[in-house]
Amino acid sequence: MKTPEPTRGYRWVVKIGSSLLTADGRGLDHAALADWADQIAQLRNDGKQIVLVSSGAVAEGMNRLGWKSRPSALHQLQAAAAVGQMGLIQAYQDQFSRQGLLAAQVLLTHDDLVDRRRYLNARSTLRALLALGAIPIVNENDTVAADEIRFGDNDTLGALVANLVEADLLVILTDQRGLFDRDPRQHADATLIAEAQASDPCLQGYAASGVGSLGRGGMATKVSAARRAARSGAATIISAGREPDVLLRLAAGERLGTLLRPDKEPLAARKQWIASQLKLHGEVWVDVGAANALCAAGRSLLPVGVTEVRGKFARGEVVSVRNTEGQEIARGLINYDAAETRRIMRLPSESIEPTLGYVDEPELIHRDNLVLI
Ligand SMILES: Nc1ncnc2c1ncn2[C@@H]1O[C@H](COP(=O)(O)OP(=O)(O)O)[C@@H](O)[C@H]1O
Ligand SMILES: N[C@@H](CCC(=O)OP(=O)(O)O)C(=O)O
Repeated sequence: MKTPEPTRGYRWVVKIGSSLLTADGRGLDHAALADWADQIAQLRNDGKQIVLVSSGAVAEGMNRLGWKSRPSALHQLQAAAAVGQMGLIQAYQDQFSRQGLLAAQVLLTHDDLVDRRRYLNARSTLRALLALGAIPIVNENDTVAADEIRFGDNDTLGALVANLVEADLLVILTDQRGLFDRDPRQHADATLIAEAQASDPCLQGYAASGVGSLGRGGMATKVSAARRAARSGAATIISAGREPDVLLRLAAGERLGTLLRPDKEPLAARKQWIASQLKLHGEVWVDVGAANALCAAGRSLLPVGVTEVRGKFARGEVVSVRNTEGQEIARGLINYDAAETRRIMRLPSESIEPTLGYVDEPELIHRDNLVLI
């Protein structure tokens, strides 16, 4: 685990959500955007490295196109994002240039983070931008992202970027003061959660439902984002973006909003990449003994423990490992393709060679390539 007071860490990812950036659906709130840019510039001058993950492309595109309501057709959303992303990045560059800082546009799709080579490439580029003193401004590449493999909300993207740059802290700015025990829009007596462990299973229950009119994910995706960010050792703070000087006050050590702490040792970079994939090609279901061997004893997955294979996958792809109830317990890089796995499941490893005519590895998924969920 990293520094006990996460706001002291020097590398932050700051995510600004649609609900905050847009003035009640009437395009970007330029005054608010200028204020966050000033705060970020000050943090930069104080020696912090900041990556900004900013929503707002669709909302700004709708404004520029004169659309009153959010379209539901994907191609229209993508067209609006293409128009709006221009305005978004232009607005940030205008504000950062007042402070003598360069903004850099980084548009990512899910595929950029699934493919190991592209993942490493994105990582090097972000690191290079930070080393150059620029402020990377990340958004999903909405114009090309297909529906079934979209991040969709920028909370998930923010967490994956926090993993990518090994941030100390993910700050999620939104239209509420933080995570409450119930949706404060529906329940006036909801209580703010000041601090919790990111992996606390109660958190998802608090965030069960409710999204603002412009946002995509609501609190549920923010809680999941905190769990993802914790994989690389980052803490997450969910806080009100409209709170005056919110970023500067957090940096000064003031407690604002909800702090979700990482409670496990950070995963190695390669395992973070394995864990970060949102859509997997296949699943292997395992029996109780195999589930225990993985979860309690930290062992590799052997073919003998597999009871069912679902989907189509190639050797070397990431698959999901599920227990007898179908719950995902792990994921990892598999050593045999789906057809081979179907033939060797339930068999001891000595039977791989007689069954397939060859043996690559005795394990189906080696523990070095396996991440518990
Ligand atoms: N337990 C909760 N605590 C706080 N907000 C919640 C909770 N459950 C649901 N919400 C809703 O989540 C909304 C914020 O999410 P969202 O609209 O996606 O914002 P953003 O665009 O900033 O990501 C809040 O306006 C609130 O109505
Ligand atoms: N990529 C989209 C943002 C998606 C979105 O609204 O996410 P969020 O702010 O997390 O609710 C855009 O720029 O419009």
